[in-house]
Amino acid sequence: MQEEEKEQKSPSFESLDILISRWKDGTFSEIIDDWKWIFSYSARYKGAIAFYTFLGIFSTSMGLVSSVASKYMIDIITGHEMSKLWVMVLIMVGSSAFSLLFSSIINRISAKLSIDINNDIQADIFDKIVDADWLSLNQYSNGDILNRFNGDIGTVSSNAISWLPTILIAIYNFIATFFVILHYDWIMAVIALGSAPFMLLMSRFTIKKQRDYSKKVREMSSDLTTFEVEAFYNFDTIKSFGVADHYSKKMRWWQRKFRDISLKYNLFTIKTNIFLSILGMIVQFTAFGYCLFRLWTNDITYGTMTLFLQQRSNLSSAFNKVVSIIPSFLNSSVSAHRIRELVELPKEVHIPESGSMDQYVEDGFEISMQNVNFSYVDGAKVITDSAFKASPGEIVALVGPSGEGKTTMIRLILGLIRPQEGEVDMVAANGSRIRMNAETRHLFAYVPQGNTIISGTIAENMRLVKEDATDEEIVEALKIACAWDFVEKLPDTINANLGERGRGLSEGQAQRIAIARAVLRDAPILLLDEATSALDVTTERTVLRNIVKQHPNKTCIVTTHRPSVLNLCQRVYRVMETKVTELSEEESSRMAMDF
Ligand SMILES: Nc1ncnc2c1ncn2[C@@H]1O[C@H](COP(=O)(O)OP(=O)(O)OP(=O)(O)O)[C@@H](O)[C@H]1O
Repeated sequence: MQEEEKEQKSPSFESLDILISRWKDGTFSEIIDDWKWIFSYSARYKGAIAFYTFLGIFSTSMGLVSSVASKYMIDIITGHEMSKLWVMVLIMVGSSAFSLLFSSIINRISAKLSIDINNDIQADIFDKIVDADWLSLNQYSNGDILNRFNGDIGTVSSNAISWLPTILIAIYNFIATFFVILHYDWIMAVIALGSAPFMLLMSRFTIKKQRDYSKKVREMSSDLTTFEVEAFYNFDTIKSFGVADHYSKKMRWWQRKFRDISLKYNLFTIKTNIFLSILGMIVQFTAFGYCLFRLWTNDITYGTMTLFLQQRSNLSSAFNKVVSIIPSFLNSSVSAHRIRELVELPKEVHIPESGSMDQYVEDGFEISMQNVNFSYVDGAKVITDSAFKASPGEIVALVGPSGEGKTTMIRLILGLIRPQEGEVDMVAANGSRIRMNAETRHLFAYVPQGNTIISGTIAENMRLVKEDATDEEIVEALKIACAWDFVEKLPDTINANLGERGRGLSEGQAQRIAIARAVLRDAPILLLDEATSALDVTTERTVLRNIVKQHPNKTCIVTTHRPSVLNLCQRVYRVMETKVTELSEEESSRMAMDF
């Protein structure tokens, strides 16, 4: 009990304070969980980590052997014992060469392990993000996700492997060096340890500063990446509104913020270094003075003096390493926590029985919604008590004012979001039904709003949804989407290169390629969300007619603001004031006439 009290009263340092305060407020267990998570990755490489540690300890030992050997060599030379000289030279050169070889192997192994673990975590996280629940993931900005994906994973992977070996090697180095010095002279060992208490006190400030700094930088880089992603993504808008100046200023504002924080930290580092250097110099001169005195009194040889001085600096660098492990331990846990937030997002719902629906593809599927209530955020209903139906062979339209919930309906049908109440089902010709989920999505072809063309050739864009599609199939799909007319005229036809977001194509052309891609997928259900908005009326109607002709049992659901499409539709639903209402034939023909 007394022992415990003594321990608590002994001078603590910041990292310990952080750990204790976290223990008290319950976040200590979070740090443990974060590190357990990191170890779940490092554990895959435990053999390599053990080898790495062994090599490190061996190489440190070789370094010590080499220093002791150099002491004897100096003594041999100053004592003119030429006969022993060659043995000592051999030992010294041999152990130095071993030490160099091992440290190079360690360097190589640690680089390889760090890359492997980085790749492992990134690949896992990528899969988890792709399989995360849409609504939960929607709360994170792209910049924030990118930052966690690159920055935080980098921090974790660089420490995940090295943390344990580094601390073991440093502790071994520290103890071994201390005992080598102690073996020759205990006073020298005490002098060599002289700076340790000051270093411990210093760490109280440095660790806190470093933590604050890295926390600030990490938050800032998440915001900055979001700003950059948005700026580069909306380049045209920025230019056309003539707000490039505003963005330039904002960019510079970010740079200044980074500069201020970096320089503030830099000043702190300089001050710390000055203090530590003076401390180091005091210890060094004391050790040097003591060595000279012992040499003067003939108590030690030149060789012992060299060994002392060399090992003294080795001891303080080993000590520094042990102390500096703690902040990187804490930093890694902060990063691991940020990554785990993404990993632990709820997963999408997968209903394995959905596979049984594949056998009914030929006859098509009915989409059926009953008593659906949905809101993105509590208390703000987007869809209330609504029903909807689309049968095979039908084109069904969702119309209504902007922002009333048409895209939300599409997301519900795709099973990207799930209603808080009610059912959204897929019904086969034999009556079997299944709730929409991630596993039913392969039965859909979806053309979302906006430009979805990726950089690469037209064929690559098309094969995104059907890897083994032949050139003929691609051309056929392009014909159905009325895109072949212009693709045919391109110098490389389907192998023509497109820039990011279809740079090089008009908006209407990009839309037709996106529709062709959905056609190529040849899924029984086709969802077009404002996918024909940039087409002229004649092309729009031709595209829709072609699609129905291609597969008579296809279920097509289109959202549109264009009444011209409506007289091609068998059913029209209006989404307005949170209600989805089926329009009578009269109402929809009246609406169609509006054009
Ligand atoms: N990710 C989201 N998180 C929270 N609310 C959302 C989200 N997406 C849409 N909403 C809200 O849901 C409502 C319906 O949006 P939705 O995109 O479905 O409308 P829409 O009818 O497709 O509009 P438009 O015709 O302009 O495309 C809007 O009030 C919108 O603010």
